[in-house]
Amino acid sequence: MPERRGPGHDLRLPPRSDRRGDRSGHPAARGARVRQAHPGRRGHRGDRPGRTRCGGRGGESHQHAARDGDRSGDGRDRSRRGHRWVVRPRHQAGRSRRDPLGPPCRSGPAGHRHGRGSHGRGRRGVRPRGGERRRGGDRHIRRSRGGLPTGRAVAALAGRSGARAPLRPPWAGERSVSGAAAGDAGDRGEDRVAGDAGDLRDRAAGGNPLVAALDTATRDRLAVLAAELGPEVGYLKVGLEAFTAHGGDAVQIARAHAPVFLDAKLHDIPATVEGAAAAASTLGVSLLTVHAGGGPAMIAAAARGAPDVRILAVTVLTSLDDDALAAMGQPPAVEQVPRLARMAVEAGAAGLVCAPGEVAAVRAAVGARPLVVTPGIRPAVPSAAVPSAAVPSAAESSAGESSAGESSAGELSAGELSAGESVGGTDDQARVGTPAGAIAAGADLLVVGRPLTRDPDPAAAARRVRRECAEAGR
Ligand SMILES: O=C(O)c1cc(=O)[nH]c(=O)n1[C@@H]1O[C@H](COP(=O)(O)O)[C@@H](O)[C@H]1O
Repeated sequence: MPERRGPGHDLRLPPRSDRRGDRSGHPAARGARVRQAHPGRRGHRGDRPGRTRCGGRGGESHQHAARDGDRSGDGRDRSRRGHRWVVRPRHQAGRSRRDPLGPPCRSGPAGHRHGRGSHGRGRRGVRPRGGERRRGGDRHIRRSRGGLPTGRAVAALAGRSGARAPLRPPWAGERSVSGAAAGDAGDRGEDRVAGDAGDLRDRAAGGNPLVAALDTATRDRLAVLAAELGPEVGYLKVGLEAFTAHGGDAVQIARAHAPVFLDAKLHDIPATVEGAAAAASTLGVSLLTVHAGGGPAMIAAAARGAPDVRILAVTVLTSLDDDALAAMGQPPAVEQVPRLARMAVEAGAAGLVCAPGEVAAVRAAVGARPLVVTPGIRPAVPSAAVPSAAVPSAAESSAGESSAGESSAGELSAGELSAGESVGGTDDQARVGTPAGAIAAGADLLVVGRPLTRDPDPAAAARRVRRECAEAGR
């Protein structure tokens, strides 16, 4: 093992296979600092889980919990021969998970922002994966209830680094307590563990079950839709179109108006998904989708990569009908969705995405705690153009019980809806339902895209959907 000696302490590189974030064997390691912990060193907290310590200058010892960038997928590997290998991947340099836009520290080594003297107490709040979770990380940065730095702390950060202060999304300060906590619930791991399910659900969406899908690749359109719909919904969803076109900027545009649900639908090998999830978490998103079809190891990797983001597993796309599934050699949705949901939750998903007609079956399969999110929503908007037989009233919808193998009263077949001149029809969605039907079946969040974005007045359309939800109790 190669060994270098720094002033007064050892500094070793681990075997190549142990380097966190070094999948290929070398390049990522250049962006990472690997240090040996010094449990015996005075004042060192290496033996205290949940704490990190960093000195201010190169050559001082640094201990960090290995987490993002750890592609070994084996947390037990962290301690070898009495040493802790500690890595900070390059993509995290200068960023704090709790303060994703935070500026890098100037005096310390890359990747360390602590705002203290070089020998002072190191940055706190970086949690070891799988280890004890601490409340109040980065305590030296005052934070609002919403988990964002307070105005004073923002100013202090800006002054300290000379960097641009992080933008404080208006929704964080302007909403009611529950609204402010919307971002909070997605950002604070403790809440996922501590709160009961109902409490968590309400805070997660600020009491608002509506998610507006901002499906556009046009930046200006994205900004307009985000501004119009942000105040009307619990989350703004940034999907593949906007994210592919504008990356993290799309998230920040949306985040200025509401908590963000990043619908990346990750589906890859576990190491890749873990890295992508870690990268997404630095953007300040609250929810992140992965495909349940990636399997338990991939879902676990996503949860590991982004422990402060709630991972939603997409069971079977709502655009697929049973014929399409059969063509792929797969069983009907009603058979596979509850099974995938259970697997995903056991693997670490915080929630599931399924069609409205499967909500009740998923709820029965996973219990009350996980979030159940449903796209494929087509409002039962009162309209003379829509035959009443094709679109049940909200009251009829909410009365229905949905279970695997049978349609809920609120579930509409694509044929029924497209036969009438519905508001937008079902487009490419195959398994659809009404807002009230989905809520009555137990959904926490309803994802609605085109019925809102195609409306000449998206905010008014969102209010109409909310009224339908309210009829079913939300
Ligand atoms: O993960 C999703 O959000 C999702 C899963 C799924 O199975 N079906 C589905 O439609 N979606 C998303 O939900 C939104 C639905 O949009 P509309 O059909 O326009 O309401 C789109 O942004 C889809 O990407």
